[in-house]
Amino acid sequence: MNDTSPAGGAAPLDVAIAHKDHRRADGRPLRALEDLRLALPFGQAGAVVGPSGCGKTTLLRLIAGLDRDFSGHIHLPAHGRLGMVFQEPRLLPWRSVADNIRIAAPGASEEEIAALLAELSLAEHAAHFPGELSLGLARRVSLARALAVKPDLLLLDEPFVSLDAALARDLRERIAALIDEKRITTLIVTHDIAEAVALADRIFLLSPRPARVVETLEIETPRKRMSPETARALEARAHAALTAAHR
Ligand SMILES: Nc1ncnc2c1ncn2[C@@H]1O[C@H](COP(=O)(O)OP(=O)(O)OP(=O)(O)O)[C@@H](O)[C@H]1O
Repeated sequence: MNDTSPAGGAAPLDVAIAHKDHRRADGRPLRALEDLRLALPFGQAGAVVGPSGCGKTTLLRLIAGLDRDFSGHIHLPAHGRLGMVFQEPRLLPWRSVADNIRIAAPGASEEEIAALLAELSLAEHAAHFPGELSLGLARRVSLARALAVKPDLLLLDEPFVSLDAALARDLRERIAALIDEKRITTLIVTHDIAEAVALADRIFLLSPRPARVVETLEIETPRKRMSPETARALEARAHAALTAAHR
């Protein structure tokens, strides 16, 4: 039994999954998530961090409503409108950058689309086709497309994976600025503790599979306001909690 519904108003993202099973090739169940609870206040950024294969993508797919076969409940912020950035940008290859955004967000005006393209330094690529873009640019287009729907919840699945260090940093700074400016409730899935510390107001540390939240770190001075010492201390604490959960 499950319940995935928008909660309305300035409601938090509220997730309580009793269990989620996949099916193995031989038909036996594979428990991916068990007693996983997390709450993210409206307008905040949360990062879900956990070891490889623990169930992070499974969790994101449940929250996105792409998989409804689970036991528990998921209450989405406000009207439950979602913007999602997948690991693979999934742009329509035969449509321009601007058209990819128009198609995903038919309610967005041309001015709004132009503003988003400018905000993500994509204006000069508006007429390009996805095949002409580097992975870093394609991720930015995918982010613009997700923002164009004016989401109540923005979901980012490993947004920095396969980017080189400079591009990852550029994208991380852009996402941090967007979080601060737009105050969109945002959930980022990552296996990288430093990224989580650089972006989030709350970090949810997951156990190995079946995943549950072993610790939630609340960050008092998130993003640019955080000192390097605080960042290092938080990273060390997160490492320790993840290592302890492995035993
Ligand atoms: N559709 C599926 N059918 C069967 N098993 C699945 C399915 N999707 C995921 N799994 C299994 O569930 C477990 C969790 O997978 P998931 O992709 O959610 O983990 P993850 O934390 O996102 O991994 P990674 O960090 O490697 O991306 C893994 O053991 C995976 O093999």
